[in-house]
Amino acid sequence: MSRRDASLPRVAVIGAGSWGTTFGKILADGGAHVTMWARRPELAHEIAEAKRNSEYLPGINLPRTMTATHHLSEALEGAEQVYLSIPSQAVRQNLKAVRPLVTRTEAPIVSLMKGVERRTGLRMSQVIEQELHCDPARIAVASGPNLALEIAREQPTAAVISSTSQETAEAVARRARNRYFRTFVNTDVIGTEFGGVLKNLIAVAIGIVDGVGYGENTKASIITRGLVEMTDFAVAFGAHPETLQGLAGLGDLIATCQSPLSRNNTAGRLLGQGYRFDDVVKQMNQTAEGLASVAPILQLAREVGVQMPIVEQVKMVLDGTMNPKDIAPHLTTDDDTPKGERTQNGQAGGGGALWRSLQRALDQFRHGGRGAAGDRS
Ligand SMILES: NC(=O)C1=CN([C@@H]2O[C@H](COP(=O)(O)OP(=O)(O)OC[C@H]3O[C@@H](n4cnc5c(N)ncnc54)[C@H](O)[C@@H]3O)[C@@H](O)[C@H]2O)C=CC1
Ligand SMILES: O=C(CO)COP(=O)(O)O
Repeated sequence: MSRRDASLPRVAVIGAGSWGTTFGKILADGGAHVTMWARRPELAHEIAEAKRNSEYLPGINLPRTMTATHHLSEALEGAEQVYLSIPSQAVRQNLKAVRPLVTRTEAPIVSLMKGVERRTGLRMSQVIEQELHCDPARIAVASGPNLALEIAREQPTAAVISSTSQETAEAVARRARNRYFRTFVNTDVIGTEFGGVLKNLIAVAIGIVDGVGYGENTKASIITRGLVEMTDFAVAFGAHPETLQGLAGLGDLIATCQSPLSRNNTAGRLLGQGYRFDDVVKQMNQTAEGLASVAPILQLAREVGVQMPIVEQVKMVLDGTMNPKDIAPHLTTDDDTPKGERTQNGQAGGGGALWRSLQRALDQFRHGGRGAAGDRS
């Protein structure tokens, strides 16, 4: 393990996969001393001794100020900020071990994850709040167009840090930035988290049509209509529509839908090429969050009456009930009535996302509530 420089602020990153390790590098290059927690002792050893993570980030040299352990207590000791980057379905169980080690500190807990819990439909910040019993103001989430390997290669990138507390968001954003990684802030945690979850589902759809062999028109149609689905859904749960047009929405949607580095996109491509769901899962040796998020997201959409035709079709392809070549930017069961472009359910009468967001703005105005600082200004 590298010797600690006592003058550097200490941070911990829980999870040493591709994103956890990349984020550790971002933090170390920004001036922190980073201790990664890896589940496997051999991975912790490679990061600590060789300054490499050859399984997840081949060819990348990690900074001297980054080390690793497979003991949670060692990773968390004295950490001023704690970053979490493990697959969403495993977060709750891991937090049970984290909890006794962070109760005596006020360190912000930052979610780097982009999934919802399958069983409960909860966002990661909600799972953290439940399991750590902590004030939501202490929790932050990071999101944006952040393909790990590009950032590990130090390609200039922007992200957004979101917390209900502006102070927490700013403290995390100040720590998580360096010459190639720029962080903006907002206070719309719902929009920021759902942006990251939902773009994965649209990226799976894009992968599917890519695998089938369809071209740019199909993909652009799905991306555009996908953004409408993302916005309708997130706004129905209280997000600000502009968050979905920012880094955590449109920005991440573009990156994930365009890049062969995306695991969600890759999983979709395999499905489009005719592989069955089980075979795709076997072939993926990294986390593709979208595959686990489809069902809970559709369940949540039903609960608030939001239609998500593209996500519905992704589910049908995953279930093997739709031929991938039939996937389209609309439901094949649509009737012939032309629909308005803005939203699928934006009809007069109050069902639409736009209407809901106007109502919320009015409510906030009436109650003197504070709006989120977007990452576009
Ligand atoms: N890789 C990327 O480009 C980005 C990933 N993310 C998000 O980061 C989160 C983590 O993803 P990645 O690091 O990419 O995944 P990964 O598949 O590269 O790594 C996951 C890590 O978690 C560990 N792990 C697996 N099951 C575990 C369990 N039950 N308990 C503890 N650890 C376990 C694995 O050993 C591995 O170290 C996901 O929510 C993903 O959506 C967000 C932005 C970018
Ligand atoms: O979230 C990501 C980029 O912002 C990574 O996407 P994948 O999980 O699909 O690789």
